[in-house]
Parts: sequence; C-alpha cells; structure tokens
Amino acid sequence: MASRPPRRPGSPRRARPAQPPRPAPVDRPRLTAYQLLRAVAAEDAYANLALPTLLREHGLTGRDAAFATELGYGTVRAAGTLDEVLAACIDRPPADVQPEVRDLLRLGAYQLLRTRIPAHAAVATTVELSRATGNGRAAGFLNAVLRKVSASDWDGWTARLAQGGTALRRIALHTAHPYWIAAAFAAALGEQPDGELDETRRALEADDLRPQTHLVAWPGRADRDELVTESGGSPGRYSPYAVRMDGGDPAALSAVRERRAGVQDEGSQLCALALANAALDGRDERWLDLCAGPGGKTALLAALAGPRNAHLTANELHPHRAELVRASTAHWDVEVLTGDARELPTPDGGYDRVLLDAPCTGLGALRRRPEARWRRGPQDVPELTALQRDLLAAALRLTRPGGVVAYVTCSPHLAETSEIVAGHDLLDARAAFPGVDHLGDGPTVQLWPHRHGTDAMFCALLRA
Ligand SMILES: C[S@@+](CC[C@H](N)C(=O)[O-])C[C@H]1O[C@@H](n2cnc3c(N)ncnc32)[C@H](O)[C@@H]1O
Repeated sequence: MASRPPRRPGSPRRARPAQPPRPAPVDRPRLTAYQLLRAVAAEDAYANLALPTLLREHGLTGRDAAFATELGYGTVRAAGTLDEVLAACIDRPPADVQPEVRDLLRLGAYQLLRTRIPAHAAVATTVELSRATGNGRAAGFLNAVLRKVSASDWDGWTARLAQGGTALRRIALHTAHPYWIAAAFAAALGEQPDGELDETRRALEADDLRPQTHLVAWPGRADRDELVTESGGSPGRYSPYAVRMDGGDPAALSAVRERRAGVQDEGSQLCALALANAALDGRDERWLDLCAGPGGKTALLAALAGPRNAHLTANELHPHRAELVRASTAHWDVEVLTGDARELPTPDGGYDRVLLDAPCTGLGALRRRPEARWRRGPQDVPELTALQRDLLAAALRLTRPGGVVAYVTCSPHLAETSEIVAGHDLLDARAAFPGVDHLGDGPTVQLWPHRHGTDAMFCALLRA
C-alpha cells in the first residue's frame, strides 16, 4: 500500500474535498472461490459444474484459475473438518453464524490450515473479501476467529478434535472425510476402526486428492498411441484403451472434439471390459446396458460389440440422461430405450451379456465431486440397496440361462457391493481383469485410488 508522508507536528491539517469511500480491492481468485462456496451451499450446485462458469465470468485463466480452483475445491472438500475447527473457535453455535460469513470463515481457515499461504495474508485477504462482498460488518469477527484458528496447524487441530476418539476418527478428520465414509472404506478394506488402519489411511488420503484425467480411445475410432502423443499423457496402466493425462484440457484435444475418444476413468473402462471379457458358452449376440446414463460405459461396449457381431441395447430411466446416451453412442448402432429397468418390455432371458452399473452412493468417485462427501449420509444407503437388489433381480431375469451379468458400482460400501451379490452364482471376476494387480482373493473385484489410481469401482460377474 502507498504510504503518505508524515504530517509535521503542529502543521495545520489541510481540508480535503469529500471523496466517496474507495471500493475494497477485489482479489478475483478468492472472490471466485467464495462464490463457488455460496453456489454449493445456497443453491446445492455441483462444484465441478459451477466452477467453469465462474472462472469464465471472472476471466480467470492460467495460474489465477488454478489458484481459484485449488481454494474453491479444497475448501468444499474439507468443509466438514473445517467446520469442526471453527466450532471450537466460536463462542456461539455455528448454526447461528450467517451463511455468507460461515463460507468466508471456511475459506480463511482452509488457507490457514491446508495451504502455504502465510497466516497474515490468509486473514487479511479474508477480511478484505468480507468488505468486497458486502459482509464488512463481520470483519472484526472474522479477524478474531481466524486468529484463533491460526494458533495451530492441520495436524494439531485434527489431533485435538479427535482426542478420546478412535484412530479412525482421527484419520477421517485428517483426510476430511465424514466418519461414516471412513468406516465404510475401512470395512471394505477389512480393517478395524481401532486397529492399525494403515491401508484405510492411504485410501482416504488418495481419495482426498484431485484425480488425474483419464481418456478412452474407442477401439475402431482412435489409436491409443496417437492419443498418447496428442495429449502428452501416458498409456493407462491396465486398460488397452486408456490414456492418463498429466494436465491440460481434454476438450481441447481433436480426438475428443471429433468423438473418437472420450473422458473416462480407467476403472470404469475396466468394468465395461470385464463384461466383454467374461467367459461365456453359447450365443453371444445380444448385449444390454441396463442403467446406461450418461453413456460412458455404453460407448465403450458399443465399440467392442460391433467387431464381435453383437448388438447393444442401452436403457436409462431419465429421458434427459437417455438423450446423453444417444449422443455418446451416435457413431455406433445402439438401440436406446427409456424406462425403468425393473419393468422393461423386453422378453426375459433375451440377452447374453448384461451390464448393471447400478445407481449408488458414489463413495468411490468422491475425488471428482468435491461437495459429495458432505451431502450424502448413511441414511441414503438403505433406499439405494433396496433398488440395487431389485435391479439385480431384473438384470438376471433379462439374461438367458448361462449368460453373464456384470454388477458394477462406483462405491466400495459393502452394503452396496458384496452384500448385494451374496448368494448368487459368482464367477471369479479377477479373470476378466487381465494384468490388473492387487485384486485380493476374489471372486469379486474392488479397485481403489491408492492401489490402482482409479475410482473405487466394484465389479462382480454373475452367471444367470
Ligand atoms: C451409475 S449411473 C450409470 C453410469 C453409466 N453406466 C456410465 O458409465 O456413464 C446409474 C444410472 O442409472 C439410472 N437409473 C436409476 N434408476 C434406474 C432404473 N430404475 N431404471 C433404469 N435406470 C435407472 C440413473 O439415472 C443413472 O443414470
């Protein structure tokens, strides 16, 4: 800030013309991050959909865009743990804090505890932001609370908040996950809440990082090696069609613009491939993707079905998502139906291979949706598992005797995975994941971010 020359003691103060108060300077990346928090909290926005619009509106690119993204996504991801820290620093119930001020506090606390921004800058810029957003009357409160937050670091706060709790509670706080999700991960990894929890910690840490973008080079439409060259990425670890990008915008690639390649997590590719790879005797002509929207796996299955003289049908409950399936499969001969998979007007036993990529909690793809971990709750699970059971019964009914069903979820929650397929005739799904390491004892497959660098996808193969 420019400093004025000191006034000589005793010299008369010169009258200055009245000036309107100067608007507080706006730090656009921080303002963008704050507006993202408001959109998520007040409008139930999805952060990954709201952010690109905000970046465009503020004309942010390059380092500024990266900084706004880091602040916005990081704060949204850590919101639950940040709220516990803030509650310990506020002398009134957090629910009594005005929502705009609570978001400013979260943003300030995130900078203090999870970035290398110096404490004085984190506090000062948050106070400035309060003025720039019409919340200036809370400036003193923000300053006081954030100074208390800055008295310790992330490790110190999470250790203090976890005192007297289980080791799992500490890991959940430290990796910014709700306890019930940390418990679901531990159970899926076979670890106890009061045990060593080494792998659970690694899984939750990996789940707290932004994921690498994966591309799929659809067979028959794109060459994987050319996509590696064009994207500057590297070949996927397991899927013969995957490319792992090291950065950059996939939408800028000509292969993606020309719909020869798409964006798809390698784990999702592997689960679609597992259905195509599964051993099958007899007829292999009719494939079905039962819950297909928005059509990522449908596109890969369509690309695989054609050369094998199989025909693919896709079904989706919601008409707007069925439209997305049509768009994603426009280059192939795919029949797209719109309806409830439990009441499809197709004859029982009509299909040889059926993919049931079931609606689920999405706990295995939290890396992609910063706000999702705090929106879902354990109360969501029973309704979903009831639907998953009904959908699996429908999938088996639609499959011919001896045919195969791939039951897939992007969740590792045991209630949505092993417990749904228990009691059915399971194939050893590991055989349909050639070259994939760390697959455990089977017969089902659970992929993990920390083991495979993929979403935590589950796949069981069932004989109808
Ligand atoms: C996990 S998503 C499928 C993702 C898709 N396989 C992909 O890779 O792009 C589950 C889909 O099932 C749809 N769905 C939910 N209930 C359904 C039902 N009863 N019948 C058919 N589809 C349903 C949802 O709308 C959602 O699009």
